[in-house]
Formats: sequence, structure tokens, C-alpha cells
Amino acid sequence: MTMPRTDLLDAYRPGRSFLYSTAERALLATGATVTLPGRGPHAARRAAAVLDALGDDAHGRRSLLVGAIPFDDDAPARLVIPESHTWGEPVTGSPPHRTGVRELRAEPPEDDYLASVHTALSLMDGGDLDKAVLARSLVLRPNAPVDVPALVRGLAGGDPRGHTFAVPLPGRRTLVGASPELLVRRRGGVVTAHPLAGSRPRTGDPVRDAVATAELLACDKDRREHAFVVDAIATALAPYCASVDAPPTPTVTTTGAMLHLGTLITAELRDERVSALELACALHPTPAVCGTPTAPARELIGRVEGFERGFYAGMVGWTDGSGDGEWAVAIRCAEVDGDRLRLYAGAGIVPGSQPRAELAETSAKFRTLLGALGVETGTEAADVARIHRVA
Ligand SMILES: C=C(O[C@H]1C=CC=C(C(=O)O)[C@@H]1O)C(=O)O
Repeated sequence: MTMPRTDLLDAYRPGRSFLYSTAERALLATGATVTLPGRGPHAARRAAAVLDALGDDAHGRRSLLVGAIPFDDDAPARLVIPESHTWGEPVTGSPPHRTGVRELRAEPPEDDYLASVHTALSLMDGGDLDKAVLARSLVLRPNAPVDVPALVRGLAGGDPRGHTFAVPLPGRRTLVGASPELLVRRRGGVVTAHPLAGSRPRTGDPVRDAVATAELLACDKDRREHAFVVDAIATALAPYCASVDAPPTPTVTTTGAMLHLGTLITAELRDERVSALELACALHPTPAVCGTPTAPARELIGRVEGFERGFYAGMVGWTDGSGDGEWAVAIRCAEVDGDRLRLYAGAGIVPGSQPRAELAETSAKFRTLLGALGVETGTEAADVARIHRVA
């Protein structure tokens, strides 16, 4: 007998619900008693004060704050204290419905992306920059209106170990994604971060993926790209922590579409008044989404990318009144606006990066969303490039 499937997503209300599901558990928060005004770090400080003032809710549970912070510190955050929230089992994944696509367009065009990678490499030649993460977007219109809960199930099915989220944004837009990257988690005095950088497409063929994994671990370019992120996170955590442990050698994290170098960083918090959200803001933007040094990388991104990142490459998560919480890097995501989606993907550029390989890497990263939307991509980045041309 087949048991009926019930999980938190069944109570999801479009435009009102925030969902955050990991391999461990899922959070569904609905409505907003307070919407915190303000931008990144300021909103985080105000949030800590508001949570403190609210104390426990009517059921004796810690108050909770949920939402998303955009990439750009000057753009408004979306942080709310919900009317209600529930914890439950992780969202059950299911295969996507194939609806077909009536429009699929790279924005900016792929040649512009190649040109921006060349620009980054010449800045690196001149010694002004060590790493930059350059992104591009795809505008997609499926044949049928986007069903956010179905998309979330598709994402959870493709990446059961990811951080799957749906965040309501102003203007009835929704940020939907499945991020493999933990920006920071705080549980009592224990802080955990799991930065990712350095990638290969995953084919699904065990032999080819084993070869790609070995290549990734041995690749000097990818190891350098990764080390910038680990160093930056360990340095940013140090002032808040009595100890920070960052193993010297990365391991490989596997998603449905990709293989990534990853390092599990653990730290011991010095002062438990520092919340998960404050830690997340202290880490953001890491060189996994921006670059090294931060200021010239950020300047380059604003100058050459040719689109607004919005919440892409920002963060999504929750923090409770005790300061515990979890924030994922907002990657492998799309913004849904009615019957239109904008998908985002970026790649870390360091000296030695090949522009065409970086373009192919971003194409492969789009497969997380394209797969969950039921857009046929095959397993190769080249197939994705072909779809772009058909569009
Ligand atoms: C910026 C993205 O991925 C980051 C996370 C993992 C690997 C990355 C890389 O290898 O470039 C990126 O730093 C993205 O997916 O849009």
C-alpha cells in the first residue's frame, strides 16, 4: 500500500510562506508580524535587538527570524519575524513535471561573459586582483505557470543533501533554490561553515565522476580558488571565536549536477551573544561568490556582469532568539516572477582559468534548476549550451 505523502510543503502558501529544508529537517514559516527594514549588516544588528525584545512566543518557543539578504549590502534585505512557524521532516523530493519551454535566453549573452572573464584575467595579470567570481543569468519562460512547491520538490529530489529554499520577496516574486553551500550554522557555542569553490560537472557515470573527482583534488587552479575562501572564512571567524579549525586539505562535495571542493570549518564561539545572522554578515561576501581582495572584486562584478544579482550570491536562512541559526549561500537559485524565471550561476576566476571552461562550468551549474524544472539538459555542459542556442 502506498502511504500518502505529507510534509511541511503541503502547508506552503505562495507569497506568504518561507521554506528552508535540509537533510536533517525543514522549517516552514508563514506571514510576517514584523518586517525588518534596512540593509545587510544593519538589518542583522536590528534583528538581534528585535529578537531579544520579543523573547519567547505565546507557545513558549523562541521567536524566530527568517529571510534573505542580497549580495549587495546597499540593497534592502528581506527579513521577517513570521506569524507562525513549524519544524518538520525534510521536504520529500519528487521528479519534475516536464512542461516545455517557450523562451530560454542567456542574459548577458555568452560572448559578454567570456569578455568579462578576460577582463578579470587582465586585472590579475596587473596584480590588482587574485580572484573574482563572475556570474551570468538565464531568463526562462516555461509553457505552464511556475508551480513553486513542485519546483521545490524537484530541487529537493535532485539534491537531498542541499539547503532547499523558497523565500517570498516583494512584488509576489519568490527566490527558489537548492544551495550546496553552508555559509554558517551556530548551535550554542559551536560554529560550522562549509565553503565550496573549485568545481567539475557531474556526469552521473561513476567511472567518469571518479576520474573528475581525482582531477579536481589534484588541480592547482581549483585548489588555489578554494584556498582563498577557506582563508577568508577562518580570518573572519577568528575575532568571534576561541578556536577555529580549518583542515588543510579539502574533500569533494557532490550535488546532483556538480562536484565541488569543500572544507568543513568548525569553530568555538567566544561570546554566545553573537547570533548566527551576525556571523553570516561578518563572513559575507566570501570569495566563493565575490573575490579577493573583496573591494576590487566587487567593483569588477558591478562593472562587467551586466545584470543585478539581487538575492543571488547573498544568503538565505533563519536565526532564533537564542542566536542559533543557519544561513546558506544563495546559489543554485532562481527568482520566480509570475510565468518567468531568472536563473543565476557564477564561477570563480583565478590566474590560469580558461574562459570557455568557466562558461561551461556556469552552464553545468544551471542544470540544478533546469533539471528541477524538467528542462531536458542531458548530463553534459555542452548539452546546456545547445539548449541556449535553440532558444
Ligand atoms: C558562485 C557559485 O558557486 C560557488 C560555489 C561553489 C563553487 C564555485 C566555483 O567553483 O566557482 C563557486 O565559488 C554559483 O553556483 O553560482
